[in-house]
Amino acid sequence: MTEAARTPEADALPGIVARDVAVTYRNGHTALSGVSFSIPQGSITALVGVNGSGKSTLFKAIMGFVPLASGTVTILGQPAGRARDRNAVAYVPQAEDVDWNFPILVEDVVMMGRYGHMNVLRIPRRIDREKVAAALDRVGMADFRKRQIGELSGGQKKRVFLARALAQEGRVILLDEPFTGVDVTTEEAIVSLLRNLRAEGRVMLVSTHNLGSVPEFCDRAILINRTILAAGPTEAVFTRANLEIAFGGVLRHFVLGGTDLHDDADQRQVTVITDDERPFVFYGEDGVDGAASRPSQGPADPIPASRGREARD
Ligand SMILES: Nc1ncnc2c1ncn2[C@@H]1O[C@H](COP(=O)(O)OP(=O)(O)OP(=O)(O)O)[C@@H](O)[C@H]1O
Repeated sequence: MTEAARTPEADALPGIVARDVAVTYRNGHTALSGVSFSIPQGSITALVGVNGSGKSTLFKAIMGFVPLASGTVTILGQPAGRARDRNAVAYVPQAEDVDWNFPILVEDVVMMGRYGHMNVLRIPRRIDREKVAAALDRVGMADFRKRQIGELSGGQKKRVFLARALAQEGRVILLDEPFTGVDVTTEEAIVSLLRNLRAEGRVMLVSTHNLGSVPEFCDRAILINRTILAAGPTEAVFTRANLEIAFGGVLRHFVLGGTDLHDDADQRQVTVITDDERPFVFYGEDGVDGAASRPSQGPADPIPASRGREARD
């Protein structure tokens, strides 16, 4: 299905709905409370917040890896547990959450995505092998299938875990910091893949510190800090004011204007907002005053992320 084939009706189908979710770890720390949001099918949502704001905890809550102290999560209109039992939810963990010393071949990692489709003996059938091969092909890792996962680069490992999610055929894919430690080419390949998956009507929730990439490929965004600070379409959520609330003192914030930027009387300024990965850049006359600088609005349009990177370097 192409992007153009998406219908408003498809967009309106519920993807992930959280209602008043709270998570308290066993040590008594409440990492999330009062978390409510709704994201539709056929969408990519960025999950953005400072270190320790609860992004991974939210993924773990959706995956059922940590119990909810209160609230509910529904996935594709079903209770989360039932959707998980039906293999509807695939999870691409943060690199740090994986034991890379575990001796396992790339194709076996991807085959793990098929476990939910197999019987208890977990003997792969032809269809499982075909799905694994197709998934590896789709992420450009077919030639690496007989390699040990631990021997791969960070970006290659990410692709393999994406392939595992594809082999699982989940309609909901959770990606915990998929761009950390990957080069620009791999990031672009991942973004392109996510766009294709969106066009297929899947739901993706992507945690990232690459603020500059978010307006490029995420149609929605959630700002989080132990609770939801803002959630909705990216252009409404990704404002300078909201980002300052989400990142507070940890946000780096540069403004270039006047003779630093121009050798004429041009009044426009560049505002760079970053939590130290790919920055978010506002460019325009109101870039400096904090007034509703929205990514998609006229003179305050952000410089595309690739130019944003140049601005930082
Ligand atoms: N197993 C655990 N037991 C107790 N507290 C935990 C546990 N895991 C995480 N936390 C705490 O919960 C809070 C949220 O952590 P979480 O890993 O969800 O944040 P995050 O937004 O994913 O951070 P980062 O951007 O650094 O990955 C932090 O204060 C963290 O110390």
